[in-house]
Amino acid sequence: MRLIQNMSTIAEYPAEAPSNRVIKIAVIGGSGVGKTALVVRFLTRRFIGDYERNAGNLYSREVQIDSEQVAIQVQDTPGVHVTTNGLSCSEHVSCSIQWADAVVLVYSVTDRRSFDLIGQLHQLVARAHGDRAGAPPPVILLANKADLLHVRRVDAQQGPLLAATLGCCFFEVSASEDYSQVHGAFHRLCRDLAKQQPPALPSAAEKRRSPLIPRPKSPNMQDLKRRFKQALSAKVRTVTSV
Ligand SMILES: Nc1nc2c(ncn2[C@@H]2O[C@H](COP(=O)(O)OP(=O)(O)OP(=O)(O)O)[C@@H](O)[C@H]2O)c(=O)[nH]1
Repeated sequence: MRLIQNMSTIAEYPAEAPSNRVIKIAVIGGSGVGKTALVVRFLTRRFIGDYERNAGNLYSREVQIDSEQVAIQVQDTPGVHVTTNGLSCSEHVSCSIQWADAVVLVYSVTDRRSFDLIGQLHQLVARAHGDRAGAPPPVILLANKADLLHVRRVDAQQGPLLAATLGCCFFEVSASEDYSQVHGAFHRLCRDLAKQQPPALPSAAEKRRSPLIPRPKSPNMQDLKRRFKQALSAKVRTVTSV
């Protein structure tokens, strides 16, 4: 597996054939709730403590979901906060929602305002989705920084209650302490999406290349010559015996 990393992109590609299916996920939430930390943790397994303020980076990677190779693209969005004119960055976030197949809403258990923001962000998802056709994108709610118990500002019961009201799945996680929780949440979303979207049919060119449909073997010239000689000598024998 190779890893490419630059200012804005992390991409991991296994050696196998590239996938047909692409799953696009937008991660949205308040400022500093750990959106980038979560995305990087999911994609690389690593927790990296400090990031530049995020201006909206796109990450991609190929993962195995139920024995199928799937390309995942994750749009990390700038942190949203409430201003006198409504939500900051709402246009950027709405574009990301419209682009995405699924949305991850994030708040931090240490930041009450980030929790209070979730209802408005969910409305943004509903509005952004109203502008495009098809079923609404699946949404999951992540409560991050579960390791910071001593500075918790959102009760553990409030997350599941809110998720139930919004009609989405809920996961309390710690990007810094527990990779498996983060992986489980994203993986569940990818799995649900993969079930919704049937795999793309192979193109005509791919079908031609496919090793599953063996090409008829071209006749072996040596073999043909041998058989021709055999036939000829048999004929000669018949003629001489007459
Ligand atoms: N203790 C703890 N710290 C975390 C966790 N997740 C993120 N952080 C820290 O929280 C801070 C903000 O994390 P980011 O991932 O940059 O948050 P963000 O939501 O992308 O921030 P913006 O780009 O400003 O919106 C960083 O110092 C992280 O190290 C966590 O699960 N536990």
